[in-house]
Order: sequence, then structure tokens, then C-alpha cells
Amino acid sequence: MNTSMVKSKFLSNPEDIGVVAVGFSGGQGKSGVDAAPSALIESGLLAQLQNELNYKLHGDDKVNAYNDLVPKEDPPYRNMKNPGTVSAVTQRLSEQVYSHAKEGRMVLTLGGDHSIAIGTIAGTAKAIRERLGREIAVIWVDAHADINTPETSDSGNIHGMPVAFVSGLAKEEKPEYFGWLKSEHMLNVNKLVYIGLRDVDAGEKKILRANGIKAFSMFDIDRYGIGRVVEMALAHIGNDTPIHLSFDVDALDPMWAPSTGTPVRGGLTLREGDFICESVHLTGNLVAVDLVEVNPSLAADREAEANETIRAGCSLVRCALGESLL
Ligand SMILES: NC(=[NH2+])NCCC[C@H](N)C(=O)O
Ligand SMILES: [Mn+2]
Ligand SMILES: [Mn+2]
Repeated sequence: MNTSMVKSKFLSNPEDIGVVAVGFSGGQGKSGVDAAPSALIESGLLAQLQNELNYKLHGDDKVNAYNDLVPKEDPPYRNMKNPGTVSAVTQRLSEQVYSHAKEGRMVLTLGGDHSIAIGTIAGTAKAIRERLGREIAVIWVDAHADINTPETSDSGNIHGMPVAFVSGLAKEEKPEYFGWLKSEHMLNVNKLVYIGLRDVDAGEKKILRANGIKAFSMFDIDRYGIGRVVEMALAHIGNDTPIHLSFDVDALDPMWAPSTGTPVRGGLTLREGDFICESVHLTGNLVAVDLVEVNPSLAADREAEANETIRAGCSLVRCALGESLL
């Protein structure tokens, strides 16, 4: 590792990264987001982590497609689209993430749409509870809150619901529809903090308010600047808490990350996104990172815009894992 890098104090093997490549798009309707992990890897992300940041990488270098888990029929249930598929994939993913986190490794998950955070957070939360007897905190960087319940969602897309499921705000008994989520998988909502919000549904605003969830919108970033916002976000979590960073590339302004399924103007600059990741790295508390919603096939000028988005995604991940400017 570089000397300037901070080793996470909650990892027994901080030089080791468990990589999980999740080629999955079933949490929303647009194809192409499943191609992101291979695009990120082909552009050199894992090679950089290995050769420049000197990490030891574990896990499969092939992208998981989870085709064996797709049921023959998957009708909507409680207004959710592809509920059986998303449930089965995130359950399997939770076990993959868990097995890396259990070994005391940092876990890097390359999505895929944001529904996969049901699996990544469930896996991290369970492993950290078992290994350290601790609850994790989640920093959710996104234009969206992704905290709809099946009933509040207008779209029925599960990538708009992962926070509700993994925090127990959306409940379901049936094991084939997320009933596999048990208390050991759960995230406490007072250990959750959002950064970058600017497109939050009316039902989600109610949920955020009713549960007193800490959220920093783009308004807060304009008002206080990214430096103070990150400071306040980290203060909310407390400086002795393992952190899972879930970064939706659509938190960035479409100027920096145009190739994504639900772009919203007025977002973070790439530098602000990198700054969040650098700051989280510097806490020494990071235990897991997700990068989601890169969709290389969604771009007006396909190649140039897709490449920009992939480059932005790689930059965010490298910053979270300790690349520094000097
Ligand atoms: N991960 C995302 N990009 N989520 C977008 C969600 C959009 C909208 N709030 C919905 O529930 O459908
Ligand atoms: Mn989003
Ligand atoms: Mn999201």
C-alpha cells in the first residue's frame, strides 16, 4: 500500500479487497447497466487497484450474471417489478459480500443497478455484527433516496426501494420476496446518511421525515460547501463506526456522468464526488464500497459519454480506496 493510505481499523486484512462484479439490471427497466462491471474492469480499474494502490484482490474476475437465479415467471408482487429475481440475486450477493467481509477484507461491489445494495448492505451488516459485534453505518451518495416502499413507489422499480428493505421500513415475510432478510442483515436508520439528494418522491420525503433520517441535499452542498457537508455527515455517524459507502453514479451531475438510467441535472461535480470518497477513506473506517448505475449503453454520443461515465466511476472508487492527489 502507499504510505499515504489509511488502513481501515475495522478490517483484519486491510490490504485485501474482495471484488464482486454484479452484472444485474433487474431492479429497473433499462438494459445495459449489467454491462458496467466489465466496462469498468476493461478500462483498467482492478489493474490500477492492484498495481498502483498495491491491493491484493480476491474473488472472481468474471462478472456474475446470476442467470441461474432468474425464475421462469416473475409476476409483479405488491407493485414490485421482477421481485423474485431481485430477491434471489440480492440474497446470493449478500452471501458473496458476507464471505469477503467475514475474512476482514474490504468489499468492492461493482453494479449493476442500485437494487443490489439490498445484498451488499445485508452482507456487510451481518459480517461486521459477527466479527466485531458492531452495527455498520451507510453513506448513501445519490440524486435519489431509494427509500420507497413497494406501496409508495410510482415506478415499481426495486432500485428505488433498497434502503426501505434493508432498514426494515418495507417488510415482507415471503422468503422468495426479500423475507430472507433477517435482523442480522439490517441497517439502523439512525446510522444512515444521504449526500447529494435532489430528486426525492413525495412518499419518500414523508418516510425521511417520519424516521428522522439525516440527509444532505444539493441545497445543503450549495449552502455549506462539500467540505462542511461531509464533516457533518461523518459527525452524524460518529468516528468509531464501520462505514459502507454506497455510491450511485447519478449523484454526479450528468455533465460528468451522463450514462446512467435516471440522470438528474444539478448534481455533484466529479471533484465533489471524489472529495466525498477521499474523505471517507481518510476516516479509516471504511469496510465496503458499492459503485452502481453506470450504464454504458445510455448515451447520446455513445462512446464519448460512456467513457466519461466509466472514467468518473473509476475515479470515485480509486479515491475511496486511498488514491490521493499528492
Ligand atoms: N437507483 C436509482 N437510480 N433510483 C432511481 C429511483 C427513481 C424513483 N424515485 C423510483 O423510485 O422509481
Ligand atoms: Mn440515483
Ligand atoms: Mn440509487
